[in-house]
Amino acid sequence: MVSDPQALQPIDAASAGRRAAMKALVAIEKAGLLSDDLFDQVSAFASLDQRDRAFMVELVRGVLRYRATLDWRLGLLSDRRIAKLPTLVQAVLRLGAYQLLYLDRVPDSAAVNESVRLIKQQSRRLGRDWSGFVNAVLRGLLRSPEPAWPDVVQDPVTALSVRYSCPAWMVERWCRTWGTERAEALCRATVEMPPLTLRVNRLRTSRTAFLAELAAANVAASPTLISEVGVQLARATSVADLPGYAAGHFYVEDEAGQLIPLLLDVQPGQRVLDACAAPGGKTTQVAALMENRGTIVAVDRATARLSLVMENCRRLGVNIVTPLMGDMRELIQAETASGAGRWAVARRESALSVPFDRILLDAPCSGLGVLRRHPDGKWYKTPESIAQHRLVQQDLLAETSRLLRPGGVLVYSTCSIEPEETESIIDEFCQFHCEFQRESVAPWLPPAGLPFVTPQGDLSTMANMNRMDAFFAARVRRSE
Ligand SMILES: C[S@@+](CC[C@H](N)C(=O)[O-])C[C@H]1O[C@@H](n2cnc3c(N)ncnc32)[C@H](O)[C@@H]1O
Repeated sequence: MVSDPQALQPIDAASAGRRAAMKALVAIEKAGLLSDDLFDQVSAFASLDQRDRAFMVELVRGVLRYRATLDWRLGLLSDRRIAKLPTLVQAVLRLGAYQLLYLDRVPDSAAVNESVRLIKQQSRRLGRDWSGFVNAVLRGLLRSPEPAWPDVVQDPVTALSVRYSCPAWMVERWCRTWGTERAEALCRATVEMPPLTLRVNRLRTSRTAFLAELAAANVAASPTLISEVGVQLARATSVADLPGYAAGHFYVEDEAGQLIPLLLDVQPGQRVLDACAAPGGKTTQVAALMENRGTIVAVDRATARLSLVMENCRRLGVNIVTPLMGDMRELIQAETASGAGRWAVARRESALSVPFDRILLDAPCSGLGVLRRHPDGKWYKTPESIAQHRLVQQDLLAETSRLLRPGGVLVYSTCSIEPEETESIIDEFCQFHCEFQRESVAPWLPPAGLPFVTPQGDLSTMANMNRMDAFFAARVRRSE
């Protein structure tokens, strides 16, 4: 595991990063989620420099990605159940094990010694010294050969859960829905590092020109195979330092996400509603497809996230977006109530009062299709959260569809492929709203996207987990 000793130097010295990672893991465990600003808060509190912060983030995300696997390996060497240990001890053991098993550039001795030192410093807080225990378990891990994985045929749920670090309920659900082989592909995807993918902003440049700009700056990149406006970088890097960032030449977005706006078939001059818009990835792509002509009303209920939409619009040169803050359902109900009153004719036109040619409903969802980007989600999402999201999705679809003009098109999308949040939402919607017909998305995809069209005519990128996130999208049209 030991590589170039010079490269190791800064990491060996990174005890501040380890300590901050321990604190972050304990905070996540307490809160039950990784909040957007946790890394900022912890690094400000610990006065971390850039390098230590990056190390902390890598450690925390790594532990979250591999938590079940780490616990299984540690559990084989401990006489106590890992889940029953004090949270601080769990955090330090997982951090140590993650460095030993997955971080080649950290010397084994540093991983063990720093973990022992870290837990010793917590003795007063814990009411006892756990350093002997941590030392014994981590040294055991270092000495013991890799154990045989549990057998997939005999017990697929345990086997996939341990091997790909997924909660048992999720594995059980995927095995039941898709069968063991596809469930394994889904589980494997959660431990893969996603590529860094950019969408070229066609309002400012072309993909060919942008690739040349990257090449001139010695940034290795290649065109994406399915999206015709995507670029994949060979290595992760700080996005703001890439050429063309300030000039708005690109937006960071997975290839699957780049396919969704195409399904709207927008035209310059149209009136479009983006019902759940923040942070604006799809809004800004729709604007580019409209050649920055027409109107997009971008709604989101989160104020801070809605300001991101406008920030992104500014950077990318999009100037046809009207932001509207609020819960889409309440906004529509208020609109309908005011429209039904006796002063309706005289009332002031609102952003929602004229029907839309196109509506995008990129609905809030369980996000189980993007766990490789948000590994913390493996541990705080529950089966109940899928059911809760379904109710909101049904409501949002029923409400927003009322704003579509006859002959208009609505695209419903999620970054989840769970049937309850995807095709069954559309099946049920079409069943109870016979003025809407489901249409195939095939005509609007680039040729390389056609293999991802389902028998119902929807888009599902699950079959290609290795390169793209798992997204779902369906298209419905309102009768003339
Ligand atoms: C999947 S994200 C949208 C991503 C966005 N379309 C993009 O491509 O960048 C879902 C968004 O819906 C917003 N949201 C959730 N429930 C909402 C509601 N009832 N009304 C309006 N926005 C909502 C969330 O704040 C979140 O920003």
